[in-house]
Amino acid sequence: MISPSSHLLIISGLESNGFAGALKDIEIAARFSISPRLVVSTLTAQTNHSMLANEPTPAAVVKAQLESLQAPPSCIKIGVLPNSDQAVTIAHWLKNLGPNKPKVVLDPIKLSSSDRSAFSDETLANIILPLIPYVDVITPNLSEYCDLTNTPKPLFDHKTAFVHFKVAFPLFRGCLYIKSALVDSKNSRVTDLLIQHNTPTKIQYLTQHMSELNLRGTGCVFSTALTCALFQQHSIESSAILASACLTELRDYQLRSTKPSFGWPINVNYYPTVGRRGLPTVASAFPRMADQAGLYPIVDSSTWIAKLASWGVRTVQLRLKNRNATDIEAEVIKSVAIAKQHQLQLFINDYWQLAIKHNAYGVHLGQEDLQSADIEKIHSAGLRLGISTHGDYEFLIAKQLRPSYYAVGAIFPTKTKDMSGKIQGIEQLKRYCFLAQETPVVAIGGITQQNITQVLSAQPNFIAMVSAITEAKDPECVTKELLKTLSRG
Ligand SMILES: Cc1ncc(COP(=O)(O)OP(=O)(O)O)c(N)n1
Ligand SMILES: Cc1ncsc1CCOP(=O)(O)O
Repeated sequence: MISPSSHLLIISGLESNGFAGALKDIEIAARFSISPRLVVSTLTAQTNHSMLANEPTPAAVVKAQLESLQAPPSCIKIGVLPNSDQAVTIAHWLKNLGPNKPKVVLDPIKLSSSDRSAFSDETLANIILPLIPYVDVITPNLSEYCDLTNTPKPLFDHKTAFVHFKVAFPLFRGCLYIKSALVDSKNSRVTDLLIQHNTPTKIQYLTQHMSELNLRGTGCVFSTALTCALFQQHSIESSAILASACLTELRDYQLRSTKPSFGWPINVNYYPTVGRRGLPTVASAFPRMADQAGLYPIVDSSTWIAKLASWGVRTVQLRLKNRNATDIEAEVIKSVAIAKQHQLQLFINDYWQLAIKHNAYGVHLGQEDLQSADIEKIHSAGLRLGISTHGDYEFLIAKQLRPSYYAVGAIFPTKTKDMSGKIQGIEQLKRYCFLAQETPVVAIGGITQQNITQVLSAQPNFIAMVSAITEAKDPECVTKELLKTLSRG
């Protein structure tokens, strides 16, 4: 996914112990096997209780450091900036990169976590102003947000929060991520808000570490982890989720004085809860599937379903595209009849009303369908529900509906559907298989007889396939070989 020549740049202050600043940033990046480039903005000496020294790098030296880079980075995390001269220098350099502008994450830091002394005499707003047009994500905590926007605490409605920010910084075009925007001390819950530029979506993260809110370096960990996730080409929502999970895991490990393992967390308890406007709720989990593993062909006719049943397939999906309503209902009726006769687990893609009406085994829905479908109706009709996911944000949304399975894709590039920017790969699939716990995972997208062993190494429950079966020279032979491969586990 990442081009071998692309790299990640950290612009940050040095702090000798590595509790925060550049050393912490490098430690976090190393967790994801990323070796960042580094531009040092200030030399500091800090104990847990006081800042002993803070010597800003001259802007000319910052410029020289930037110009010494052998290639422009694809992502930058900017931490402490001790003055606006440096910001002007960095902004100028970014402008000169032209269309190759990297993704920029700006963590606006006002106070040192050692003794809460300021890194600069200038206002934070004044320092960051020159960089604002280049920023993709800005990650203030609530106090930094209030300082930047000149608004009192508490706010908080996300639209107002975004409007205030735009008033303070009219050239801002990125996403605003406000850490600890809402703190519910009674229930030990903290909510961060991710507010996107033109669609103000609200995402809520609930964490449980109220007593640990003042740990040092947490802002650095969050913004660096977020930058690493963007560098790996996760979406902004998924990157925020991954960074939040990474921070929660680290806090937990700090309490036990142990180091977390490499990569993104695999323990689902470290992941936040995500709130999306209009997301339905269900009173209980969707029914489990009787067969919890195997081959899962996806086809576009009842004729295919009859063939697959006769070859020994147990789970199948009817996925109809561009057909008229009469045709669709007729195909659903025929497919359900075949499925009943052969005791197939038949999922109907998209057409959930027809699936209920004709009593299919289950329904498969994409993320967009979740907004329009009547999830409660599918649930009370007793149908199974499978949900598509393409990344952490969609996975956590699906998790809240407690489906019968999660589909994870595309594992590899595929010609069947445009999945550009959504390729998950084997490592992500492996992680989702951990996060799914008892719920089955369906791997889909670009899976063939040639790469199935690789996919099975991640231990998904089902292997979904379209073209490897429907476009095979001998679909019967391929299907039977696949069934054999899967029965060997
Ligand atoms: C098992 C499985 N996984 C993913 C999909 C894709 O569903 P969706 O996101 O609804 O996209 P379309 O199939 O409608 O193109 C699927 N059908 N089955
Ligand atoms: C429908 C769908 N959803 C994610 S990838 C995909 C296409 C899978 O098709 P193929 O098995 O031919 O790659």
